[in-house]
Amino acid sequence: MDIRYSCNQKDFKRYTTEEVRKEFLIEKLFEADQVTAVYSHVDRMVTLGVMPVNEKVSIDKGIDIWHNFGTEYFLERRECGMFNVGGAGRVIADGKLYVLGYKDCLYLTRGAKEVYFESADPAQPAKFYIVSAPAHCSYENKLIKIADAAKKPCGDAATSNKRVINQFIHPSVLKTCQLSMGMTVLETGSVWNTMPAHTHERRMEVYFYFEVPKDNVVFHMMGEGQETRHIVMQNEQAVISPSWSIHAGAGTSNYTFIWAMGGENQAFDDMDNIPTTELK
Ligand SMILES: O=C(O)C(=O)C[C@H](O)C(=O)CO
Ligand SMILES: [Zn+2]
Repeated sequence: MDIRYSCNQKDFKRYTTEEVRKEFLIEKLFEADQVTAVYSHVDRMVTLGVMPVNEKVSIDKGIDIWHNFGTEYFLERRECGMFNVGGAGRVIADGKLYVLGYKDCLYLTRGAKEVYFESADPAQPAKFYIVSAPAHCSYENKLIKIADAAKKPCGDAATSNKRVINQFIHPSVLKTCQLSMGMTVLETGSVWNTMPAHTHERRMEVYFYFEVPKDNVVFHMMGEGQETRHIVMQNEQAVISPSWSIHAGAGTSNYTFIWAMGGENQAFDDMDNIPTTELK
């Protein structure tokens, strides 16, 4: 498993492009019949990608659970949320089957012991993008469709940031220990997300960009508001944002992204906004 210990905001100022990418960018999440996992010591969030093709893939495939987590199974003291960003797929959690179409979301609570992933058609494999956080009690597993998500339309075509924030794993939809997750969809012609930029000292966040059309990229901004850097991101890549870092981006086209947060609180609007003209 790829373990990221993470740097602080002072050291970050001196990082080269390569160091910034190595520390925060998750370049490849989906490999046939494998589980890709990145453990960040920022709030101990784990970001995973699973693309079952010919096999029924277990959530712990290739991960030494005892060595890395000190538990018998992955979700013994963790919860997770996942989105299917590929072809039709299935998740079997302790014998219960969940069918996930494109952009469907599943929350699995602490204690789900045996978790497997399958694709309906190997020619169009499912791609499960998963984020997991430590959890100390159990709630209910839940399949959440986009129609069930709380919708927050925002932005404007005139400022190239018209988009809908869909809150899937959110206190208004279901209870979790600390995890919240959602999907922000930008309209055609809109390219900016999360501007004015913000931080939230109380939570970290991971962004996963997808639906980035071929030959396009997203310039993801990070760092303290007074000293920003960017990471050029391709389709289906994720980026870790510590609490001290802004997380905003502009694409060379519109795109969609999944955000996941964990930390002290779940108050979505608890953001420290930075006036755009004060960014450096
Ligand atoms: O486009 C946006 O704005 C977002 O999606 C913001 C994220 O959800 C976020 O950063 C929440 O803290
Ligand atoms: Zn945020």
